[in-house]
Amino acid sequence: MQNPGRAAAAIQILDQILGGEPAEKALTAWGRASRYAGSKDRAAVRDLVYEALRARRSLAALGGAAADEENGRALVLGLIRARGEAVEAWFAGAPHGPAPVRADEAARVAEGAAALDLPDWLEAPLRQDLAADFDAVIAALRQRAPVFLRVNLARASRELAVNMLAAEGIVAKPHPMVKTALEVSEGARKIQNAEAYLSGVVELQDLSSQAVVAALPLADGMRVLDHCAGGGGKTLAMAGLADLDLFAHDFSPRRMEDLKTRATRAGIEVRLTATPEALAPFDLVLTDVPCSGSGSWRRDPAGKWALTPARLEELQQIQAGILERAAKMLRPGGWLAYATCSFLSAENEAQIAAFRAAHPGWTLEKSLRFSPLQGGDGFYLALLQREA
Ligand SMILES: C[S@@+](CC[C@H](N)C(=O)[O-])C[C@H]1O[C@@H](n2cnc3c(N)ncnc32)[C@H](O)[C@@H]1O
Repeated sequence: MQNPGRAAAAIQILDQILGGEPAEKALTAWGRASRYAGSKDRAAVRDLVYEALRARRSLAALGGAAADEENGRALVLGLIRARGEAVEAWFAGAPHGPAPVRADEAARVAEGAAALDLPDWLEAPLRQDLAADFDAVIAALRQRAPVFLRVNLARASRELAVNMLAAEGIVAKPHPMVKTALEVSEGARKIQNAEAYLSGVVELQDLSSQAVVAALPLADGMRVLDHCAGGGGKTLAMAGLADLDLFAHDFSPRRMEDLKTRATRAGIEVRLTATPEALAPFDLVLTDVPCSGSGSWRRDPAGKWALTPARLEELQQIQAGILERAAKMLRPGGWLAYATCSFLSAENEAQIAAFRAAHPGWTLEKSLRFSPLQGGDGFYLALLQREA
């Protein structure tokens, strides 16, 4: 495919996403229907779509669209202009490409929250919660997230993992923030077929996710529940740090489908449970709760545009319910860890303050924020200890 064909594909996919289709579903449907597209074309089209979604409001303006008229064509035109590439090379009027640019598609300038690529209602809370970091974090959310790996130290040292990856053309170097983390600078698309990945030496995991797990008071022999385990990223990371009696639960068991395979690959034993109360008490319960996902909007930019005040309120209620339930499963002196990938204090510090107000017998040991300015996603961790 030439650039005009890639632009046309991205325009079609973006129009579907703007019409309410989930981004991954729209990309997969296009991929299935486009057998002629090679792997480089697919990667290029995906990049166009995700780059456009991260800066949707400002790019639509740059592509000439009025604020209430965002469309795929304006987004891709704005993106090509923002990249400083020759617009005529993409909008050439080629048989499989978009029509040449018209006079009424002159660039406009976005203002206010649109210039920041935020929904209007989120600018004020994010300004308050990110404080001095606001501008830098908002700018970071427009960039692609770096790729991080977690080294399974039970299988190999970081140095050995780096060498195994290098032998397959993947360049990675240790990240100073967490002793398990590698940052990948070349060859990221080869990871899932690499020997180091297939043999359980490395897993794909964000830097801040690794930092959250590294901050937990894990020790050999502890009885630990991952209460919102999902695909098990943090379950496996915990198992990599200590020899635990490990249990995983998720409200939606389907979400844990991959966990058994991943655990086998990593050589880890974990028991999945639909009824964690029956296995209580635990020494530590991790609740990596469902949240706005604002800290990971670089990876899931569609989430930024889908969040509404009503959904945020609903999430806060779910989070409070999970805290309430998890707290009952800890032994006296046990640890309750609460994590979100959110920047919003309503989901973080305020949620923990409300819990503590209702439960005086708990001590707050840690309240930590991790920021994209450190490399990984935005994350929050609160570590509470139950009275002995
Ligand atoms: C942020 S994700 C977890 C990601 C996972 N810990 C990881 O590191 O890969 C939140 C998970 O919480 C689950 N969940 C939602 N409501 C829940 C509830 N009331 N109790 C337990 N899990 C819930 C969701 O199904 C989802 O898998």
